[in-house]
Amino acid sequence: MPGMIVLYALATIAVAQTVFHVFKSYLRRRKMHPGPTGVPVLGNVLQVPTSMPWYRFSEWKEQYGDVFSLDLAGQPVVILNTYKAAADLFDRRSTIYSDRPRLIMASEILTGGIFMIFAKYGEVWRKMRRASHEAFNLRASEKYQPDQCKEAALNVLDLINEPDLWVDHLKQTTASSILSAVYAWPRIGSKDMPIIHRIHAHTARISGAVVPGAFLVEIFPWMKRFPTWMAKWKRDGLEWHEQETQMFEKLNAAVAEDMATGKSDHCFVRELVETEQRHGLSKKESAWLAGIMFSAGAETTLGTLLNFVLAMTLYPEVMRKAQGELDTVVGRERPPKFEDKDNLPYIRAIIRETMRWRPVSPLAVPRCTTEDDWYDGYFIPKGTNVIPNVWAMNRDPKIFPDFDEFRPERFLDVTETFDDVPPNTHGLGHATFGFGRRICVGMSFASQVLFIQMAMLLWAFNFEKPLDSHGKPITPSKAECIDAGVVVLPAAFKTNLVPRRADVRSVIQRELENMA
Ligand code: HEM
Repeated sequence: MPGMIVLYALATIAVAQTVFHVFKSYLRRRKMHPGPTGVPVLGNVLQVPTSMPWYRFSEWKEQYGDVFSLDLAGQPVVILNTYKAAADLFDRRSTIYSDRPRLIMASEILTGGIFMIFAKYGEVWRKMRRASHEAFNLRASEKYQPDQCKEAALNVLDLINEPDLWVDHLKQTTASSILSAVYAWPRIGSKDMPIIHRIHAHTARISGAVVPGAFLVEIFPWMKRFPTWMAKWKRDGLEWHEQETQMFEKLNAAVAEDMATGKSDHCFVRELVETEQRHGLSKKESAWLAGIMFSAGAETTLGTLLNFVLAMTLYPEVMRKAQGELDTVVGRERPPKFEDKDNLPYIRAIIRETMRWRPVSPLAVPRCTTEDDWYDGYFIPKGTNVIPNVWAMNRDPKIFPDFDEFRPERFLDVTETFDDVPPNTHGLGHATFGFGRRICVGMSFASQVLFIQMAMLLWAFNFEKPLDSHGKPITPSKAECIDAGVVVLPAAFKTNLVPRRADVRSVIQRELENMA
């Protein structure tokens, strides 16, 4: 009986809250950027697809303009569809556009508010940002280059041995690069797979919790107050948080033990242990900060490399032009190194084009306003979720008329040297790493991995379409993809990796001996 009374009281509060919110959002919406008309109470909820919403947002851009608004069951949302609008708000008004929306399950329950990507714009985030920026900024990332170069060379050998397992090897090599930078792990192999699966499952659980509609508590935040005996989802979430904390603390403790016995190599966790006092991070915060680097960096880098392989398979003329550049600048006596980068404008243009053509996070990570604001004569209230539609920005026909084509030349000037276009992209040529104060903190590290892996793969292999039973080439789909929550990967496709010359293996082996 007391349970019934509690439920009745909660239901009454819910109805009263809902009526109040509907009225408030109706008044507010009239001052906001125009957008699609929704239905009472739910607003536009039923019009926004739960999977791949960026396609619908891009259609609405054509109808309502570069910036439009939505009402998701009383939650005001603004969608930005151009580099200019994103730069105007996220870069130039960053004091009020750097917070993240409230994610009760993914951020508050599962990750205790200390998962940096989703963390609120406050002291914990600031400490984490400072510590990770110190370790992964442009200059600091250079110290990871020798390991990244060795990793890319070893990956070529793996691919020569098992070309059909190319996706697994790309997964392994991206995971290895990050784990060696974060925990000084030696190259991962089959013995490490249980922990790799565990960390992947960790990321998948958090990504799953972000999917709209996955948890009712996101729509009715008062449900968070339910006691754990009444709410299994909350009990499970809190238990999971404890388990994951133990896993990450154990990984950090292993580095600290190695440091104590003088065995530890340089890595991010070592820096964190050494600077703990200065950054004021607790043991738990340091453990989660290190853990997030894998969650944030592995799938995104892997997805970008998969899109690169897709592009090379679909656009053989681009592949051949890149190989021509590598053969002229690097030659066949040694594989490419980081020192070649300045002399390889076409390879650098390929990295940009891959990230522009198929952004692995087409909506980046949403922001939330911390104050009322006006933009272009329209109101953006405090607490609005602001979503950058990176997909539409990177395919803006005014900037990239042939946006669906993979054409690295768009990033070269008339003399075929590198060009920093277009404006409002931090000189990157795309918005795939995000914006302003919350721009990807691992972008320099990721760019290094992408450069050395792409250059090494193009130097070593041709990517060829496989043949069907009639001898006709099988062309992979350009459009199919898998929306894995936070990251979008291309749908599975086949390609044949064929070594460009018989001596690729011996040249790489010789290079690895020199590196040892
Ligand atoms: C190609 C690879 C990558 C892509 C496309 C990518 C993309 C992104 C994007 C879109 C954001 C959100 C930015 C925003 O809100 O404006 C982000 C944030 C973040 N990324 Fe990356 N990322 C990549 C690799 C990495 C790597 C390798 C690491 C770690 C070494 C990393 C660590 C992070 C962290 C910690 C954040 C949260 C930043 C914050 O909220 O302040 N990322 N990334």
